[in-house]
Amino acid sequence: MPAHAPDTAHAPDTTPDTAGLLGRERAHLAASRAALRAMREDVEALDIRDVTANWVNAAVLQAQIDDRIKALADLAHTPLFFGRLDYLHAPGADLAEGAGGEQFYIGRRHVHDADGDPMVIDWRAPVSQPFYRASKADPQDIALRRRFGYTGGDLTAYEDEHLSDPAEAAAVSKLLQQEIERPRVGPMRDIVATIQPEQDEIVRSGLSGSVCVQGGPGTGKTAVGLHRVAYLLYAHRERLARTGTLVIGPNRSFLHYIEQVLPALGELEVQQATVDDLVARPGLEVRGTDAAATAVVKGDARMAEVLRRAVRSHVSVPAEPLMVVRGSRRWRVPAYELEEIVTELQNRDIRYGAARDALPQRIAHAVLVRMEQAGEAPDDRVQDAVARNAAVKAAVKAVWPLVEPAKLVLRLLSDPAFLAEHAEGVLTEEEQKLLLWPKPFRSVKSAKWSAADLVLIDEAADLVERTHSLGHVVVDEAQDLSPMQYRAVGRRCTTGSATVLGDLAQGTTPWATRSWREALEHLGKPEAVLEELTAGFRVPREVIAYASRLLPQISPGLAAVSSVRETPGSLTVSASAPDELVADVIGACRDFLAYEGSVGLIAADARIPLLAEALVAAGLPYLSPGEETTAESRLTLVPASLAKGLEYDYVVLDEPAAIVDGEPDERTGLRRLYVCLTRAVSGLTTHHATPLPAALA
Ligand SMILES: Nc1ncnc2c1ncn2[C@@H]1O[C@H](COP(=O)(O)OP(=O)(O)OP(=O)(O)O)[C@@H](O)[C@H]1O
Repeated sequence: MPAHAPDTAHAPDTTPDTAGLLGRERAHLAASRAALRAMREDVEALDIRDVTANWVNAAVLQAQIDDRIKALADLAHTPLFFGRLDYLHAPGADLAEGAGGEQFYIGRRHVHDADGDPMVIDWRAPVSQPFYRASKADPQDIALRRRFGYTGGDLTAYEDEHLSDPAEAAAVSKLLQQEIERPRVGPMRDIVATIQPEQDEIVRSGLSGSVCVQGGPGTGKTAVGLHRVAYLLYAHRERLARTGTLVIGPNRSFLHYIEQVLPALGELEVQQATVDDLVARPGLEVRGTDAAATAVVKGDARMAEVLRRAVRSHVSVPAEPLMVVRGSRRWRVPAYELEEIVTELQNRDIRYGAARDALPQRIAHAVLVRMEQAGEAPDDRVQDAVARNAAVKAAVKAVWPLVEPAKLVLRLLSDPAFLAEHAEGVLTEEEQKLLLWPKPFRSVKSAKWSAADLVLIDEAADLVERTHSLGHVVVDEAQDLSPMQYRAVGRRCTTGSATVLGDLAQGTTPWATRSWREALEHLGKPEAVLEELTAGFRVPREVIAYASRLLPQISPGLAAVSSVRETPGSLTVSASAPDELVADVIGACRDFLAYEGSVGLIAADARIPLLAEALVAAGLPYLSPGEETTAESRLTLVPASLAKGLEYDYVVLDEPAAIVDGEPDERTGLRRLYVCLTRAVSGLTTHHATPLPAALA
């Protein structure tokens, strides 16, 4: 595949007039930008005064117009198109020889000229698909696939593949290679220009199905998840605008790192949250923590059964008949009939709260039947009035009382007898002991709730009242979720679909996912398709090979990532004298700062204060994860616990053994180390004063 740039000596072998050709492509770029400007000006010139009846409509319409203007902005550093497809035939038309082909420029958004003819096609449109999927083996009616290279905002190079020409050999794209190797600063960027075929399959899979992606570090899971959202919003805009989409990430700094990818693709409406955000409740603060063993029980799916029983236990069998007085008459509903009504509602697959809401009408119906038998002709208004009758209300309150989810969980965690009653045969005595607070709290307000407690409250709340479901949910770094957290995510997409992204080898919670099939059961999407990504786009080959030595211990059976990045000399492992370790680490940071791109100093959480002090003393300003790196400020000090999902051009790894020791058990420690070892794009240097873990030594 020839790559052309006017300033290289590389002679183009397919196009004699390179400068002329580039000139023509630049002219198309200039014309497309002018067309985009005209589209924006058209929107800006819209006068809505005549078409809106009132100020509310006007405000809504104006907000839509403002969004549209924003979406039509021409961003200096995001080229309008990055590729071109020349079809042998017009798509969808007659494939007969001699039928005319068609040419499409592929970009981040659709641009058309004054006549409405397309200048640039959205990368998500069906005609763009061969840009990502066509190959020599399967040319998909493409004569030419051209990729464009940009320097700053200028079109400076192109690369051609003649997919239908048997004489041309398939080759790796240099522009792809350059894109993968470009120095990283700032937040995560989109990958629309270089999505790979196996990634594209996931990105474009339909809205109705859920997908689960297992992939090692740097295989593009996060990128794929975000592009899938963008694709779904394009393909099902109306439906998802109504139902909503959500991206779930492990923590704030991660969400901050990825938050600009979708807006850059023109998608401004996607919500982002952590699981803790999802289950947050007004008035309930997380002020407590659980010991690992307790958190494991609280996160176990069996807790759902305990909660279900506890909620249902509030319903009691009516012992007394009900007497309703209306005017001069009294109507009696016997206890056995009330019991039948209650049992029928209990057996129906509806929420506790919905059944409670239905109960007064059911009772009123029973009263009405009696009125009819007595020769009266009551109508709906009478039934409503009976349902609101004080005696009926009192009966409902006694038989089917309100359940306050937080109060229910408070009682389960404080009252051994209440817990034992509902956990019997579900949790062992030992497990029940782990759940009980050593010193019970008096009220919902004063309780020191943990993150896992709020998930329990969320489950209880859903038993009482159905949780609102979104159209699509992406959950990243899913391997760290507990079964109860999967359930919390799952109830937010009961009527929608999910994209689950993760890596079993990077699970660092005591309840980390062992099997995706099991996780998908908890999520309520057992039918989800399981996909695997194995090509690594971040970590250089030497570095991933080094980190993969840990795999047999941390995730036996999982294949190592095969890196597409050959960067010789990317790994250095150095022993330091104990009293020189910090100085060596600071020196390594300084060395890396001499290059372009970001530098991450990753260390065990416990060593962060020490290193922070040393960086200050050395006159090296640094950022915390979540703060945006810039050309001026490129060094980030990263606690090992926050490294997941992030990447830096160069990584200095401080004392690997301390990272392992920072976790409650060795396997989790080694998994944490695996995460930290796989954050580097161009180079990794580790310094250690204590011996390395055996697998790395
Ligand atoms: N097709 C691609 N073209 C260019 N860059 C890519 C491509 N796929 C992934 N990348 C880049 O590789 C890096 C790693 O991607 P990403 O963070 O999505 O991986 P991940 O699988 O989520 O990793 P981790 O498991 O470490 O969280 C990112 O910089 C991303 O932009």
